[in-house]
Amino acid sequence: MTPAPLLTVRDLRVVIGSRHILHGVDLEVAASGTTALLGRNGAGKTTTVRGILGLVPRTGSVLLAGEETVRLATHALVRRGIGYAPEDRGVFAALSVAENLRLAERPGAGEPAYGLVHDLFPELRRRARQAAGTLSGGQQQMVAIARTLLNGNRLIIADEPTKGLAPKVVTEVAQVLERAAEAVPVLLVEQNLAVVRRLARHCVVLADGRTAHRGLTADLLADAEAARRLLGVGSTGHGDPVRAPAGRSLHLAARPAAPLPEADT
Ligand SMILES: Nc1ncnc2c1ncn2[C@@H]1O[C@H](COP(=O)(O)OP(=O)(O)OP(=O)(O)O)[C@@H](O)[C@H]1O
Repeated sequence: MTPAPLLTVRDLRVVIGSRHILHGVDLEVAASGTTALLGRNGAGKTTTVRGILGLVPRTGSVLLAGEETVRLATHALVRRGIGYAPEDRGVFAALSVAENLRLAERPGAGEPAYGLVHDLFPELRRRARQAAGTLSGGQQQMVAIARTLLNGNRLIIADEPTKGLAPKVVTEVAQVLERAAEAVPVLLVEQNLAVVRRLARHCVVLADGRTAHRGLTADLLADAEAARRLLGVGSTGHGDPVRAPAGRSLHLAARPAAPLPEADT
């Protein structure tokens, strides 16, 4: 029997000012592993994440492990165990790596999971005293993900963690995310389909502020017509960087220097 989803979103709507941005998003985040949230630029992925987190006014239903959270404030959601690695990483440049991690400690959430974090990110232990602003983009991303793992969160939401990173670093971050998802389910907003293919068993595709597709990632990427229509890619072959003519679509940017490890399944 398939386990119940960890997160179930129904008819999520967001209006900012007079602008209707989400018109009814439905999605589930699986109780284990990674679920990808996909869609062309401007489809509403970040707004969906911000809606789930209560960072924008929203209506609809957001069930976390069966509990309705749509009327909760962000701080209450965080206390219920949602960790967020935002698109801009949210790292404090002037503070050390250790201080950045310490800021994420949550009183009352039990002992911070430094063992898990240092096991996943030995580099962060070595660089504990280094100012976070002097880290590479990939290392800063590791700090952002590490912070979500410290507090025994039930769900991690990572918004475009590989954006702007060099191919080799994309591979490193993908491996880190893969290990993180062994500990905690991940909702991953990601443009890099090689990463999505590798990490996410399930995916949800948004278009124009609505859910346009839900299903197995492998099925979507195997269907060239659906991938073109929903994601704007001309091919979903491994490492094939075909962009739609408009240049506003998802891309298969990971032609990693070292190939992403093959999936087990
Ligand atoms: N605060 C805001 N005020 C007005 N419009 C907004 C606001 N935030 C987002 N939008 C608009 O809503 C739409 C969806 O934006 P969103 O950032 O959620 O898309 P996205 O799928 O994450 O895109 P990208 O892949 O480019 O990050 C876009 O047209 C964007 O310009």
